[in-house]
Amino acid sequence: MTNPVFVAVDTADLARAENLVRQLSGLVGGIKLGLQFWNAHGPAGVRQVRAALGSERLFLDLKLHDIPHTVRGAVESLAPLGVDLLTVHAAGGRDMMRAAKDAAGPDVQVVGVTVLTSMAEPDLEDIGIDDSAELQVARLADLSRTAGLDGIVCSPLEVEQRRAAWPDGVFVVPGIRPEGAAMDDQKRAMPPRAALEAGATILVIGRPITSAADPAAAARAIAQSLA
Ligand SMILES: O=c1ccn([C@@H]2O[C@H](COP(=O)(O)O)[C@@H](O)[C@H]2O)c(=O)[nH]1
Repeated sequence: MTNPVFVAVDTADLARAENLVRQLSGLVGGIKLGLQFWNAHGPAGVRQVRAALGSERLFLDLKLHDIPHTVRGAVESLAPLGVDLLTVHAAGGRDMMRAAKDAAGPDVQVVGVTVLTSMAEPDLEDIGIDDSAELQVARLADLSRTAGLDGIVCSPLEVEQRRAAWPDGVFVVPGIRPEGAAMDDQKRAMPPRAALEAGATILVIGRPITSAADPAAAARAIAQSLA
């Protein structure tokens, strides 16, 4: 089995990011860089992390969300970085997602963020959505699929049903918490094995690994729980 664990390296400290990447080399399937790292170090930082990678895949999680023309240009600007996976917000709509995938080409997987795993139903109500998270994820997953994306980002609670509706989709699943781990700001979460069994393609795990006293040991324990 390909290692499904992508570690979220959320830091503004470039040396720490490189150090984590080296410590975790061979223990995870991919490295995810997000907004904190990007805003601090941009393309040069991504290139530096890339140079520290072994066989791990690189996921740049910028959650693009703008008009189609702007998102197309943003994705074109990312092409020289050679990342394997990118995110856009599915709520940006069909035309925006089509533009993103068209600009990314076949070698870069583009996935649509549905409902953030930090949100539960009351948070959806706050932004005018009276449907359940499950229903809103289903709606945005269908939109992502018909717009030509490769898959979606959703919580482990929705992945089983979404996988049934999109068997060859890429399901990127954050909100992963080993038994007993702190939830932090995650509201729709599950342990790694349960999420994988439910149909996740990629398990995004940040703090349970990166904040551990020994990140490599934490990653090894998670890998063992999946074996
Ligand atoms: O719905 C979403 C989309 C993205 N994320 C990102 O995943 C990681 C999770 O980190 P943890 O430390 O394991 O909570 C983080 O980079 C988020 O930006 C998400 O959590 N939920």
